[in-house]
Amino acid sequence: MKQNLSAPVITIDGPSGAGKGTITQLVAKKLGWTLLDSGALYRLTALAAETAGVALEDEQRLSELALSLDVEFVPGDYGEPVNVLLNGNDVTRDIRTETCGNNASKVAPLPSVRAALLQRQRDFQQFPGLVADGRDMGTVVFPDAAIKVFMTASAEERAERRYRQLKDKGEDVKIATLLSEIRERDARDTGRATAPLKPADDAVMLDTTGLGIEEVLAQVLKLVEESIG
Ligand SMILES: Nc1ncnc2c1ncn2[C@@H]1O[C@H](COP(=O)(O)OP(=O)(O)O)[C@@H](O)[C@H]1O
Ligand SMILES: Nc1ccn([C@@H]2O[C@H](COP(=O)(O)OP(=O)(O)O)[C@@H](O)[C@H]2O)c(=O)n1
Repeated sequence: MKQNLSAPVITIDGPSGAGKGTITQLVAKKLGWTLLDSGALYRLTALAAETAGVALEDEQRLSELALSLDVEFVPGDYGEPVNVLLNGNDVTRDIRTETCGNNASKVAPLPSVRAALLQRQRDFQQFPGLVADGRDMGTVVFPDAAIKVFMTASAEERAERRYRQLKDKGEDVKIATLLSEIRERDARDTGRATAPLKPADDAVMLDTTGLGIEEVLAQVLKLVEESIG
């Protein structure tokens, strides 16, 4: 019998606002597994570029930045999200703005930026297991993952979720603007040539429109139970 010597991986891919980050954190906590927020690496690359005055089209310098990112993910206290340090500075809030997310989706199509971040992401695969969220976790980064979820929701519901999330953080945002940004980001993420946003052939589709966080969590944990036990 073939023995699998690598730690199991659950991938959660999907568009912005589908609930990937929320569910990934809850599943990782429930299982006691490591978490990879791959989008944070693209956001950090965009932020590092802004700080260094590097243009978002300068593939050569962006890939050098991506390769040499000095990043630390510091797990928060019980139930708190991970804090992110870039060059020793706490950038947890800075990388979560809509501007940073949009800039991240502009550096993400560049093949050498993606190549520069690949091994860094694969290094997160550790025992007892990994829950990884992003756009290409199941298709490119962890093609052998034990469970692959492709999480979606209507663009209107995702914009509404994002609106509430940003309002809670005190950001002044308009729902119509968020909806058009989400649509633009969806188009950039699905339309790019390298590692586009799409479900892996063996992914389970999970449409979360109209579902609450607890309902989505229960569905993912059911998949885990059925597949890993
Ligand atoms: N199923 C859900 N129902 C309602 N709100 C949700 C659901 N899943 C996530 N949210 C909320 O939507 C916002 C965006 O979720 P997030 O996990 O950041 O999405 P993603 O990582 O896919 O961009 C968060 O404020 C989160 O609490
Ligand atoms: N694995 C990944 C993760 C993110 N990204 C890019 O990075 C951007 C920000 O990702 P994110 O997951 O933090 O964004 P949200 O879904 O939280 O809005 C996305 O719009 C993608 O363009 C990617 O290309 N591949």
